[in-house]
Amino acid sequence: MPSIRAPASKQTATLQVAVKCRPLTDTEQRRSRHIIQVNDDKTVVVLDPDLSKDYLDLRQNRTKERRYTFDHVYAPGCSNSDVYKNVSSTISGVVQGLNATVFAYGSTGSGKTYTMVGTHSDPGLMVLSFRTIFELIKKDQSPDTFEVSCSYLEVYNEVIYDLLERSSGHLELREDPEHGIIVAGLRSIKVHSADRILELLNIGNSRRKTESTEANATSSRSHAVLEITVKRKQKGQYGNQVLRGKLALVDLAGSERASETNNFGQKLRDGANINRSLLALANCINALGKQNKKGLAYVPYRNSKLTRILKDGLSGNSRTVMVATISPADDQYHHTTNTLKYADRAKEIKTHVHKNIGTLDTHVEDYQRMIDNLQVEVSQLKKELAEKEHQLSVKPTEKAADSELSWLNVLSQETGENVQERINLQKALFELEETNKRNRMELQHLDDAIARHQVKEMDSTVLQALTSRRQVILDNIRDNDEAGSGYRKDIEMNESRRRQLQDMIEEAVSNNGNRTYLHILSQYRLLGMTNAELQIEMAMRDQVIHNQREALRSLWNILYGTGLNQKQILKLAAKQGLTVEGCPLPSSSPDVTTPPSFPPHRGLPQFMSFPSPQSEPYSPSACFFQHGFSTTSLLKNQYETPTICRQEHLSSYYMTSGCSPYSGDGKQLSSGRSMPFFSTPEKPREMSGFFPGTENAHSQRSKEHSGGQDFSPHRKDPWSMERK
Ligand SMILES: Nc1ncnc2c1ncn2[C@@H]1O[C@H](COP(=O)(O)OP(=O)(O)OP(=O)(O)O)[C@@H](O)[C@H]1O
Repeated sequence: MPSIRAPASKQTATLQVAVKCRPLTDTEQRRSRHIIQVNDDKTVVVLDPDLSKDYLDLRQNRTKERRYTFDHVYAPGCSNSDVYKNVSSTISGVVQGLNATVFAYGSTGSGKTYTMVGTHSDPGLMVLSFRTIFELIKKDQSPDTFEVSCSYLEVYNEVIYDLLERSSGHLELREDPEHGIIVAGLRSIKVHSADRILELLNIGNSRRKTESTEANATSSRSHAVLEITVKRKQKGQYGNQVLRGKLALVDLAGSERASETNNFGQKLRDGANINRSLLALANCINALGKQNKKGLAYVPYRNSKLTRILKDGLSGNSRTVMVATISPADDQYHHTTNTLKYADRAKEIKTHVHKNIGTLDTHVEDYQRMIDNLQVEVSQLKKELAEKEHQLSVKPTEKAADSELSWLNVLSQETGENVQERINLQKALFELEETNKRNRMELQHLDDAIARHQVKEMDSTVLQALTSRRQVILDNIRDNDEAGSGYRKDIEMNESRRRQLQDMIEEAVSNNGNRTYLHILSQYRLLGMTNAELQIEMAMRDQVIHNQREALRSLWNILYGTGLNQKQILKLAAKQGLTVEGCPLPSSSPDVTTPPSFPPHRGLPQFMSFPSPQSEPYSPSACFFQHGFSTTSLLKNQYETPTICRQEHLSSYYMTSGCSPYSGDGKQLSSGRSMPFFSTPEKPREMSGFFPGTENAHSQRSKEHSGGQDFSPHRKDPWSMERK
C-alpha cells in the first residue's frame, strides 16, 4: 500500500553560545599579561590592557574593560570534556534524526583546533561527539538499525576539497530542495566505530592546509567541516521510515589580519580569503541577530562558500552550538573583544529544528536524471578536451604556442568564474526579492490591522506595537532594497566582464589558427554545459519544489477547511489506498460520517483563505514569518499542523544519486537485531540513494601507524594514519 507522510513538527531553538579561554602559552607567559576573568560559569570580563587606568577611569567609563554573559563560560583550567558536558545533549539528538552543528569561532591561535580536535589526554569536541554517537547506538534498546557515515571537507581559498580523498579536485556546492546545501562529489564513508572516524579525522587533518604564521606556529589555513550522518531505520506498522540525523563539526581558520602577521604572497592571499569567509560569517551572524529583533533582514549567505555550508547550522534545521575561543593575553585584547562581540550577537540567533524523515523517490527524480546526464556529458567533454590537447600538444621549443595555451587556460578559468559569480548574484538577488516580497505582504497585513484598530479605537498599546513593527518592516524593506541595488550593480559589472571575455575569445579565434579555435570551442562548450546544469538546479529548487509544496499545503488546508478531524483524514486516506506515517493512528476505528470529497485541484482556494477555529485577530506577536508561510498565528497554526505529503512529490539528491547500496562491506549497526539493514531491500531504488559516493571503508586503511599522543592536525603525531 502506498503511504503518505506527515512531516514532523518544527521547534524553535536558540543558538547556544559558549566561550572558552585557553591558558597563556609559554611564550605569552614571558611577554603578556593575563586579562581575562571568568567570574562565574556564565560571565567573562576582559580587563583593560592598559595598566595605567585606575578605579576612577572605571567609574567614569573611561576604561576598555568589557563584560559579557553567555550560556557557558570556561576558564583556562577547563578541559574539552568540561565544555562537552554542555554540548552532549545536542549531539544525542542526531541519533533521533535531528541535525546539529558545533563550530569553533575565534582569532588565530585562540584554541579552535585544540577545542575541536584536542589531544590524546584532552580529546576535543569532534572526538567526544562521535564517541557519544556510537555509545548511544550501542545502548539503544529499539529494534531499529543504524548506519553511520562520515565526510570531511575543507574550504581553502574559497575552494572546497575532500579531505578523505588523496588528491581531491575542486568540489562544488549544490542546493538540494530537501537537504539544503550539499557538496557534490564529496565522499561519504560508512563507519562502524568511533575509532574508524578517528582514523579518518587523522587522515583528513594530515591533508589540511596549515602554515606557520607569526601569530600561530601551526595555524590552520582552511575551514574544516567533519560531517557525521546517522540513518536510523525504523520498522513500523506501515512500512519503513528512515530518520536521518546530521552532525556538522566545524573548525574554522584563524582570522588574523595581514598587517599583524607579516605575511606575503600566497600567505597573504590565504589571509584575505580566510577573512573574506569569516567576514561573510560575521555579516550573517549580524543579520541573523538583527533578524531576530527586527524581522526579515536579508542574510547574505551567498557571499562565501563557508556561509553557504553553514547555512543550516546558522538558521535552518539544526541545533547549534558556537564555541567562541579566546586568548587571555593582553596583546590579543582587540581580537578577544571582537570575537566576544560576534558571540554576543549570535546569542540572538534562532534555528528551526525538525526530524529528518526519509522520503522516497519523486517526480523531481527526472530533474536529477537530467543533471546526471549533463554531468556525464561534462565529463565526456573533459575527456575530449584532454584528448584534443594531447593531439595538439606543443613541442617544448614552441614557446609562443605554449604561452598562448596557458593564456587560454586563464581565459577559460575566468569565464567559468564569471558564470559562477553571475549565477550566485542572480540567486542572491532572487532571494532578496523574495524576502522583500514577504516584508511587503506583512506591511499590507499591518496596515490593515492598524486601520482596523484605528476604526474600532481598540487598545492603544496594540496599536503602538503594530506601528513600531510597521516601522521595523519599512526599515528592512529599505535595507533590502539598498542591498538589492548593490547586487544589481554587481550583476552589471559581471555582465561587462563577460562581454570583455567574449571579445577576447572572439579575437583569439580570428587571430589564431585551427588549434586555438578548437581549444576554445571545447572549453566553451564545457562551460556552457556546467552553466546549463546549474540553471536546471535553479529551476528545480525555485519552481518545481515550490509549486509542489504550495499544492501540498493547500491540500492540507482544504482537508482542515472541510472540518475533518485527524481520524477522519486517516480513514479517508485509507479509502484512497494510502497509509499515513508520522501521525498517531486511532487505536480503534470509530464510526465516522462519510467524509466530504476533495474539491477538484484546479481552482483550489488559497491556504490562507481557510480560517481555523483558533483564528485570532492580528497581533504583533503573530507578525513573524516562519519560512514565509504565515503572517498570523492563524496561518502559523495551520502550517504547524502535520502536512500530508504524497511521497512521490518529495525528493532529494541523496535519495536518487550515488552508487549501489550493496557497495561497501554491507555491515549495519543494529541495536536490536542482527539482520543486515539492507540485506533484503524491498525497493532497491529507495535504497540506492542512501550511499552517495560511499565506498568500502576498508580501502582507506592503506597506511597505518600506531600509538601516539596527539591528534591535532599540526603535529607529526603517530595517531595520524596517512600523510600527503
Ligand atoms: N585549552 C588549552 N590548553 C592548553 N593549550 C591550548 C589550549 N587551547 C589552545 N592551546 C594551545 O594554543 C595554541 C594555539 O591553539 P590552536 O592551534 O588550537 O589555535 P587555533 O585557534 O586553531 O589557531 P588557527 O586559527 O591559527 O589555526 C596551540 O599551541 C595549542 O596547543
